[in-house]
Amino acid sequence: MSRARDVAYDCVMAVSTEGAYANLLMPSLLERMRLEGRDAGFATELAYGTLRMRGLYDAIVEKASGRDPRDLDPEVRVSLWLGIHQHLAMRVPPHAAVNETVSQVRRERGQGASKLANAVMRRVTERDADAWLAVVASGDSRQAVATRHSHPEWVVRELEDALAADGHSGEVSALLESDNSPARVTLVARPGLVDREELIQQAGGEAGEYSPYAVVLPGGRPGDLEAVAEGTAAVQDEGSQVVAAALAAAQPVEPGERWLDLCSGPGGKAALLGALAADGAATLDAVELHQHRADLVRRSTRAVPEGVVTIHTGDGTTWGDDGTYDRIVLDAPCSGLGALRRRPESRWRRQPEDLDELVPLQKALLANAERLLAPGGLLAYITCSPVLAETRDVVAGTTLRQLDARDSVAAVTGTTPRMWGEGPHVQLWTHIHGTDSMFLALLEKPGV
Ligand SMILES: C[S@@+](CC[C@H](N)C(=O)[O-])C[C@H]1O[C@@H](n2cnc3c(N)ncnc32)[C@H](O)[C@@H]1O
Repeated sequence: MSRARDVAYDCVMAVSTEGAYANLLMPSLLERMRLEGRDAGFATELAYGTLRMRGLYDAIVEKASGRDPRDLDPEVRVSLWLGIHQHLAMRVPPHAAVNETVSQVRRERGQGASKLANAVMRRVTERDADAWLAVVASGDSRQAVATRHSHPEWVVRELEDALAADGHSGEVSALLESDNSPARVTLVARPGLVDREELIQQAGGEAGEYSPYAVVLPGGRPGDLEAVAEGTAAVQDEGSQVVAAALAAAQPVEPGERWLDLCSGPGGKAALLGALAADGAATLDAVELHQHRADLVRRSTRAVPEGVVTIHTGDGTTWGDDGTYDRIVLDAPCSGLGALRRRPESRWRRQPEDLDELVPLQKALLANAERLLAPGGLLAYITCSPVLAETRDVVAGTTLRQLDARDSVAAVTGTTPRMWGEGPHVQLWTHIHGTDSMFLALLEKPGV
């Protein structure tokens, strides 16, 4: 496992000191070191788990060393995080967690630093996880909850507010815990392009609980599946499938309808909506600000019948002509605080000030979408964030009429509207639905 530990170390160092993204970097590190099977699994769990839990591990390092972890050399701090994760979360025997950590620090920073690592790791391994939580995160204060579940305090506050507004006060710990469990791999069987039952046979998975297109995989490498290689299926969160399909289900599709995806990169929803548009003889324009992401939309929609999807590179705050579209999906750039389980480092990278840029952008995109809607047209405002400033507050500022999105979600999922909260919007929750915490509001432009 020592090469696996080295890979995890390289990944955590690059992510925490050079701004790398774990999910982009890890596959190339595994390939370079030719790690497969159990070794690859160990390296990935060690790196991703450490990146998620580093807030808690800093609190433990501080207690065990008597020093502010930010004052330690990054190599030492990262090695200690990795050592603590092995001890507390991976059932690595204490002597191995200590020895591996000390050797790592000796290699990276020399003998002196390794003595410090040795002393700290010995103290760390004197307690198990519960005992450490009792020391560094006891009580119910927001700070204790944030430390226990390893989230920044401001994120906990935003999530508490969003839960309370949605009738789920007191559930923040369950939500934070769900952010610390990796998402199951879920595929979308794009309707009309591949049959879901056939995909289940091919992939060995099972039908998803909510989306009629979802296939949940037991694990494995989805990229190896023929349907994924062809683009008739793809990895997509089940919540994303449901909220996108809800726009199509909101009312019967008339042939010739014009649909728009105003923020389409990398194209997951555009491909699902493109498949549904093809089925209803509608067309879809997909707009994306960045050229490289517009290229991803092209790739994502490659299996949709030709002529249905047209891709445009442009700024969604100004793009397009008045009153052109019958249905618009605005899957707005957002903080992503509803999808923290997918990107282990993102909770630490996001800052509260990000909302100061995102919210005005979301409002400008919504204002333009409103202009682009034809009278009687429908708009789905979607975020993978439950933060109130990015969801309800943005929607509250529009003159469009808010429909009861629960009806469409119930139609897509074969459930009852009452299951989806108080309405009129729908807020999915990771700890309740097992999906990303997606927000959906359905808005209608008054007819002539
Ligand atoms: C949440 S993502 C959309 C995800 C996409 N709908 C999917 O399901 O794959 C938001 C996208 O909006 C793009 N974006 C940001 N600002 C934009 C703007 N002013 N106009 C159009 N697209 C923008 C981002 O580059 C990003 O690709």
